[in-house]
Amino acid sequence: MSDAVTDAVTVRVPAKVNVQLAVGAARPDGFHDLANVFLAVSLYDEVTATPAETLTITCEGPDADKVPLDRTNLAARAAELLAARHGISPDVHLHIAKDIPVAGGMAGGSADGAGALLACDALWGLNTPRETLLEICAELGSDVPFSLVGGAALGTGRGEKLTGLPVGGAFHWVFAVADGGLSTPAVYGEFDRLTEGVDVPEPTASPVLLDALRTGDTTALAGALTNDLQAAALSLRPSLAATLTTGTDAGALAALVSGSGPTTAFLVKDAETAETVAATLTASGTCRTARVATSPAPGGTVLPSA
Ligand SMILES: C[C@](O)(CO)[C@H](O)COP(=O)(O)OP(=O)(O)OC[C@H]1O[C@@H](n2ccc(N)nc2=O)[C@H](O)[C@@H]1O
Ligand SMILES: Nc1ncnc2c1ncn2[C@@H]1O[C@H](COP(=O)(O)OP(=O)(O)OP(=O)(O)O)[C@@H](O)[C@H]1O
Repeated sequence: MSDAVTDAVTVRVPAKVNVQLAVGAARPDGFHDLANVFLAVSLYDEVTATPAETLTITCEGPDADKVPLDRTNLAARAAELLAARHGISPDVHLHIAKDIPVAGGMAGGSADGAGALLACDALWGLNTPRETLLEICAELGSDVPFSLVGGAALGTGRGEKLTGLPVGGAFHWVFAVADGGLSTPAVYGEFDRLTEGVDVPEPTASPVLLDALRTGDTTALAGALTNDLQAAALSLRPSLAATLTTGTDAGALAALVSGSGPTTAFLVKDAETAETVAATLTASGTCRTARVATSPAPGGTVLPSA
């Protein structure tokens, strides 16, 4: 038995793709009701919490210069909210090893919020009930609860109310990372502009899509992928149309904008096709880089200490 005091906790957290994103009309609070079918994918950030005299954030990775290191960082906000619940001071150093594209529609900031929450909870020995952690996640942002739970889930309300979904097999993806990000509120704003005067139906999950997930049927899932924010993202970033066409011409079964974009997602039949499609996308110049991933992926996980 060891008496070692925990002096660092690292949590791994996944990115997400929305395999269905059905968006309702704007609510009085400015949010939109959703039927949001989340699927966690195997691109991960790692958040490491270590004791410190005050709350500090550092970040490494190719997009690190685009990540705020002040209290607006979702990881910092997570530490503050958790500490406030327990009446303690949020003195911690949070280091983010960032691999999820920033402002790409893959919930990278949300992943870091969920990761920091789990890492601080373990570092501070709080054993906060799961339900309370999920409440804090929802306070941090609509996508954050899903970053904590991972796998696949239907998000209703503004996306924060989750129901876990069964997934019957692995799916293979390619993600084309665009130059520059898109602001999530701007994309929802463009959705409102494009649907002005239109009777926007109540968002509902597609039974065909849920069945494709449950049975692990890639071809059926490819036929059922939809994103109601896609037209808005394309309106703000018309060049994404060429990226989508390049991926499908290269052999992807289906292509769509990931969440609010500008990352585009390509569902492919196997790992070999994923490599071919990724190479074609990268060579085409229609994106900054392409990443290969599989789903489902686990939610936030405390890694064994080294
Ligand atoms: C596009 C998605 O990534 C799909 O999963 C999410 O809906 C966005 O989730 P998120 O980034 O966690 O968003 P939040 O931080 O909760 O909200 C940012 C802004 O996005 C818009 N927003 C977000 C979620 C939602 N259901 N309706 C909205 O209209 C609002 O303008 C809000 O002020
Ligand atoms: N830990 C973080 N990592 C990245 N961005 C962060 C973080 N905390 C706050 N932000 C801010 O949030 C903005 C959106 O970043 P993020 O990577 O979460 O976007 P996203 O993947 O499009 O999110 P979503 O898919 O949830 O809409 C960034 O431009 C940045 O200013």
